Amino acid sequence: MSAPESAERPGRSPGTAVVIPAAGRGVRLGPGAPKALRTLSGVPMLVHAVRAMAGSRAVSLVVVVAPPDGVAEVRRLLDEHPLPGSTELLVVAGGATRQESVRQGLAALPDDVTTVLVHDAARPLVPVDTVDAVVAAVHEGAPAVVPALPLADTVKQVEPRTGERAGEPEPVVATPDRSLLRAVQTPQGFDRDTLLAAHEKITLQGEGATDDAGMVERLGVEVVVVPGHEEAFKVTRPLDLVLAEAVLARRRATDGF
Ligand SMILES: Nc1ccn([C@@H]2O[C@H](COP(=O)(O)OP(=O)(O)OP(=O)(O)O)[C@@H](O)[C@H]2O)c(=O)n1
Ligand SMILES: C[C@](O)(CO)[C@H](O)COP(=O)(O)O
Repeated sequence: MSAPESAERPGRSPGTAVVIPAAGRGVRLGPGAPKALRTLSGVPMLVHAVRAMAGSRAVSLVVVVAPPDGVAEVRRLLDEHPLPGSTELLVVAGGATRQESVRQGLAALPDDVTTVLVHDAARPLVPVDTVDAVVAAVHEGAPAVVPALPLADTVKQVEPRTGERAGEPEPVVATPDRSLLRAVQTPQGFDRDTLLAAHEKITLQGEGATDDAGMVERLGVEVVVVPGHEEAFKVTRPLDLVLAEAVLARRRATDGF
């Protein structure tokens, strides 16, 4: 018998899967284990991210994309931290770029999947409400959905100094209107066929895209934004680990976990 659907959350459906690219090294975080395997409050970052996705009742399958030489280790780690409920978990080998890793994850999806979320392992603390908002927007008909936040800083476009001129002050060439800009997070949600088309067609043009929605934009398909969340930040640099531990400590104090 299927679980009853709540009024607030989309119901678990066989058609919604998540691909979690987790094959990066985490160079900006500094020396150590691959970023997704580093721990936050004693639990690997990847496990936090998988739990966050499986916490959405809409998600029935999570495909983790592991470093090519780390598939067995990632499988073992995930087996040591079993998920409550019935979410299925696959682990596949990733590639040299995020784009390639996502592509490997997409290749592992069963035929009955119609909605695909792509979520960075490096965003371990995304709240389930954000996941549900993305899923709901796709289920309501948007082919591509990104969670995003307004910018806190003023942004400048510069003329980068590279090569022999690296390190010189960079001239500012423009100050974009901040009210028109958004900082984009994950999970990004897609109609499966749209995302597959983007990965098939845009890949031919090179590996330059830094997010999946950017590839869909290049197809000429509309991408829409839903509100993101401060706690969905990406663990990129060492200070982000401090922030992540603080968020977890606050959750333990207020929610008991
Ligand atoms: N070849 C790659 C590169 C990145 N990723 C994943 O893409 C997500 C976002 O990338 P980022 O935060 O840039 O991670 P890294 O590439 O690991 O970081 P860095 O650029 O500092 O090395 C991460 O979950 C990362 O594991 C991946 O699956 N395969
Ligand atoms: C996908 C992403 O997290 C959206 O903000 C971001 O583009 C990943 O970029 P990174 O340089 O690979 O961390």
